[in-house]
Amino acid sequence: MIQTEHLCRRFPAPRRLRDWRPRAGPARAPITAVADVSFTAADGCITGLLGANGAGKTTTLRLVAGLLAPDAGWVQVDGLPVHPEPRAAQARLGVLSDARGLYPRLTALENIIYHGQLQGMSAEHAHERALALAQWLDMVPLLHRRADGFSQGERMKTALARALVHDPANIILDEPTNGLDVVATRALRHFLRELRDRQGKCILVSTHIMQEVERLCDHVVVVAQGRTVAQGSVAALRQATGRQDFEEAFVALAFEDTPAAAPGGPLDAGADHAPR
Ligand SMILES: Nc1ncnc2c1ncn2[C@@H]1O[C@H](COP(=O)(O)OP(=O)(O)OP(=O)(O)O)[C@@H](O)[C@H]1O
Repeated sequence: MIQTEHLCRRFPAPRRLRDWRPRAGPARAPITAVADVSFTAADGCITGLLGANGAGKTTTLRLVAGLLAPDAGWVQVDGLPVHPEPRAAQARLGVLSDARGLYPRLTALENIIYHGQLQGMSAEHAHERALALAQWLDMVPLLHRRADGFSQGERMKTALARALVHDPANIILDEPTNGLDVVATRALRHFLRELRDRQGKCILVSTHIMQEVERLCDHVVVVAQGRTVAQGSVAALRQATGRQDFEEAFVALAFEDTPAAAPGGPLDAGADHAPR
């Protein structure tokens, strides 16, 4: 289970722009990427972090993964605090980042094993697990090819196998279907549902694609301008906004003052998650 409470993260204004300012001018305000994000992603559930471009999804996932420190608020993974010392929580997390981050000179298998070893696995155990994941992800022919030159779908599968090699209970995926065709997207959805249903994993997916949320997510956390503005199932979001079309419901929640998302309303972002 992943829990976040009142997460906040700012970045300094870009240096080059600051250098252009006249010396006596006012200081440039920092950029607030995440202003106030709170949610719970439960086990055995696919939770979608849904927001427009620049809403703060990637920054939130980086905070959850312990790759960035928050300015305020906290994150816990299976009850373990992520900050200030993330290692114990990270051992329980598999992360598929937007950059995928494969080593191009290594084969797919080497990429996966190397990551397993970084997670404290023996080479033998990581190898065994890589072969099992490759079967499951239908990527056996890729294993001995260098990642250099992989297609988007091949990179995604390799990065996913790498993220899962240590069998983490919690999986976070940043825009996982970016650049995938319809067949690869469907295969990925099927795979994530299996992880949820057969293994009870906690899966947190960031996306701006409505169709993906409707087809995949059990619980949706709507983020706008760095804040959670609503959360609930797709059906609950539709019903509370009175919009049958989910895209319309999202626009109402993210860009309009919707009473349903107001404090105490049925989609109040603070209303349906527990622990403090
Ligand atoms: N390292 C950084 N330095 C400065 N600003 C940043 C940095 N990282 C993110 N931001 C800013 O914070 C805001 C949120 O960015 P973030 O990448 O989290 O959004 P996002 O919801 O993932 O967007 P997208 O869907 O376009 O990828 C943006 O305005 C972005 O420019």
